[in-house]
Amino acid sequence: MGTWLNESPSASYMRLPGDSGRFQTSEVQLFGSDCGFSTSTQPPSASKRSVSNGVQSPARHCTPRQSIRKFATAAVRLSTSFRYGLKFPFKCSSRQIHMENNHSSDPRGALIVLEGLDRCGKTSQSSRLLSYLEELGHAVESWRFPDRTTNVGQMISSYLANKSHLDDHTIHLLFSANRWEKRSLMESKLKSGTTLIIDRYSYSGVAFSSAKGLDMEWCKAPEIGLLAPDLVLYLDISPEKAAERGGYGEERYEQLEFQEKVAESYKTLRDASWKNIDATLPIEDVEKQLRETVLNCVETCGKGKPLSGLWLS
Ligand SMILES: Nc1ncnc2c1ncn2[C@@H]1O[C@H](COP(=O)(O)OP(=O)(O)OP(=O)(O)O)[C@@H](O)[C@H]1O
Ligand SMILES: Cc1cn([C@H]2C[C@H](O)[C@@H](COP(=O)(O)O)O2)c(=O)[nH]c1=O
Repeated sequence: MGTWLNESPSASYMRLPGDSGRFQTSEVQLFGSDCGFSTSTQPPSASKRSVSNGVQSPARHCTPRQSIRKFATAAVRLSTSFRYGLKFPFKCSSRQIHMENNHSSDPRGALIVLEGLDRCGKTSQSSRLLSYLEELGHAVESWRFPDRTTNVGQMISSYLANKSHLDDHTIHLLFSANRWEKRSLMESKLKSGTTLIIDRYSYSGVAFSSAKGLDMEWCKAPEIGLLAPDLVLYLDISPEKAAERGGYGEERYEQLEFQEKVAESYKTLRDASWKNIDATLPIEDVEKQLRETVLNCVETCGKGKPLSGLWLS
């Protein structure tokens, strides 16, 4: 997946107090001219090179509909190879990522992901962790997905606000594209020593789309080769309790019945490496549960830990 999308200068978008992180459709220009995808089968590192060299694919200047179609074609090819056990079309394996980052003992920032149901408290905890790590003198940024500042992100935002309708597969691929457009920036931030605290990542993509009935392996396919987190923090809350929290119901997926299905999908996705956090406790106590684990992770990565790719093994 070669040249993906422009890097947004606002990639380190941070939700400030009073900012819901959700755009009004009227506030944004929905379709820009730089929303293209290239379906070339180069490894993600090639994508990084072509973006930083300013080399643009001719596919960049196409309509959103064309972009989605190209992205969908690439994803279907990928998913087909995946399903039938064919050779993975991208020359990209966990070993290769390890070798690309062959100064594997170089200190780097940590990739820390917060996951959970809507209104579980991810945004509150991201900003608390950001302050905590900053006060300890660490280089740290808080990111969120979807990143609604990009052209793709604006299409997603409109969909979530029920202002547009998209096929379930299409919106899934847009969420994935929204992560791919940030992948190279993510890698360079981490390698330069900045820790990233990310409010939702690939797991949200798979959990929410599979809760609609899409095949889980199909949902993972376009995510393969994104950077794997060093730590996944799952903020555990029941759908009923989350629904009692402020602002619930504003967006498309904030419905009790659907969130129950999402909770089931997360259960399937979770593995032993995830840290389960009781998100029903008061905000300060949730933060206390997170601090030590997060700090350990930052210190481990600061001593040198190779980057790896998501769902490659
Ligand atoms: N531990 C907590 N106890 C009670 N209320 C909380 C707690 N954590 C967050 N809240 C409140 O719940 C609401 C949702 O919190 P927050 O925005 O942090 O969740 P979120 O997981 O980022 O939500 P979304 O996924 O919908 O963006 C806010 O009103 C927040 O003040
Ligand atoms: C990243 C991602 C998110 N979603 C869903 C999850 C939430 O319902 C919304 C995002 O809302 P937030 O308040 O900005 O967290 O989108 C998804 O379905 N797929 C994804 O990849």
